[in-house]
Amino acid sequence: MVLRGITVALAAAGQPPGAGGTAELTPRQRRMARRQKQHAKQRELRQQEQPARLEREQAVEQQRAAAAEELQQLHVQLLQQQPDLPLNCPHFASCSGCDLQSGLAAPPLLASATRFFAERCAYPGFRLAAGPAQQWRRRARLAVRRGDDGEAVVGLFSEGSHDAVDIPDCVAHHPAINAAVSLLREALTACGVEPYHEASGKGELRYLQLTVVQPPAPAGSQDGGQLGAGGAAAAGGTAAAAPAQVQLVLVWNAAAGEVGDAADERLSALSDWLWQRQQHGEQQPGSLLHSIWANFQPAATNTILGEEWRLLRGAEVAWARLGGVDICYGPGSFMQANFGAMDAALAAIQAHVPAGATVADLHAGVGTIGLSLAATRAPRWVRFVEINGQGEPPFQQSAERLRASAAGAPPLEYLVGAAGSQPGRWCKGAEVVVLDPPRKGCEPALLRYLCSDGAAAAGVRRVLYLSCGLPALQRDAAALLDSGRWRLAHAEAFLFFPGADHLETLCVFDKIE
Ligand SMILES: C[S@@+](CC[C@H](N)C(=O)[O-])C[C@H]1O[C@@H](n2cnc3c(N)ncnc32)[C@H](O)[C@@H]1O
Repeated sequence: MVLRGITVALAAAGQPPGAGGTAELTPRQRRMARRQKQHAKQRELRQQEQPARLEREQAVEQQRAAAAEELQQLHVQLLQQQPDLPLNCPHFASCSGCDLQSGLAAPPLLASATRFFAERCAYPGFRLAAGPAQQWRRRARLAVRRGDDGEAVVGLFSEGSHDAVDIPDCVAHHPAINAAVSLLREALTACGVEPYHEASGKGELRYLQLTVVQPPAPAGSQDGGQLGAGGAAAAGGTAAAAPAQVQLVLVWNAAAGEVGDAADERLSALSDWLWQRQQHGEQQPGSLLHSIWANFQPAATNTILGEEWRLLRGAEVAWARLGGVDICYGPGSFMQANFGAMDAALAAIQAHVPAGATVADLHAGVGTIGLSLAATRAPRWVRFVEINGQGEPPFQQSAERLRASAAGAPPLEYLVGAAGSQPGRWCKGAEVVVLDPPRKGCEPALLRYLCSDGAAAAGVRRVLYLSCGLPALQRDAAALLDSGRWRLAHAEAFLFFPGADHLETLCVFDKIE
């Protein structure tokens, strides 16, 4: 339209377009002509630049492809260096629980981590310690769903869906977990319990949480169970003859106060049935279940556990022997699923804490890391900080047991708060600071504090960072190193989830004096 308007104006003046007749144009037409000229110039420039831009884009793409190729080559090298660790699980094709079928001791992430530590942190000695690939899982959360045939399906979701698949022979599970699931399937039919139906949101039983407990409890304890990383070895030899037990949580599709008589009856009937039928069998005397809990989750969300709990049968707490100390857990406590790998990580952490140091454990949970240091490194004191107050009651029981032990305990202080809320207070006087944050890494305020003069003034000399999320660790480690106040003294990884492309990474940062 614009072009046509200008052409008409020039033609009316008796001049061909472009013959210098702009004097006769209206101001609006002159503006339009100027704009048109500018656009033409820009188009021309763009066309001239296009080859250069394409070249730049190609170069970036080539660099990216070369880096990916290098990473792949490094991965192949690492696969050759690491022991061959196959999964051998009959459910691999249908279940989403594992990413890898072979080469479990060198997941692809190991190549990224190795490159990061070598190139970004000038630390070429990064290694992964792998444990067994089978029977390592001592805590499992499984969906209970009504299958197409109306029967219960108890397992994990298939890749990218909410369709649960049965995994009765899962090789990652401790055998006691598979035994408890098999018993529960019988119980569901016998008691007429309705599995949860994903589409309608109806049904009673949504999920199970199963945690392996190794009895018996140490002499004199009233709790009735000890979870153990290595069975007899981890439990100081006392648990050699006892078969493992399971702390079973039934996640019920209702609020605790709204269960209703009929459903309440079925919940009782289910726990009674399970409790009566739980014998291991003639080959292995003793009972399979340590305790049965109900957890109430009425919300139709992906969050597995609700807020409300009810103990239906058995002992309230269980104990684990981890890192040389008894750790008390409730059913809602955070705990690592792979006790063997956690034990290895705790041993490495202990090796990097000088005897007699003062310690702040800033993502303490029930206090596993700090208590393990309290039991083995004779610290002058240990301060525990945790955002979720539910960690404190089990922590206090563990602390009490440690104080009552022959070795005794140093002063132990448990504070509830966010690690980044008052880092100066949490770290004051602590020579060693332990960070074990969730996958998203450290809070920015905590990192800023550690990268400032404040941390040095507070007396922090060493930071131990146990990470379950490599991208966040890379970001946080880069910030610490770039601050010019810290150097990476050590880094190693542990295989907490054999079969997954996952690493648990321990970094030791030392203050540059
Ligand atoms: C990976 S778990 C580690 C727990 C404990 N160290 C253990 O080994 O059992 C991370 C813990 O950090 C806690 N947490 C998450 N965000 C936090 C924050 N901003 N400040 C302090 N603790 C936090 C979580 O509640 C959880 O207990």
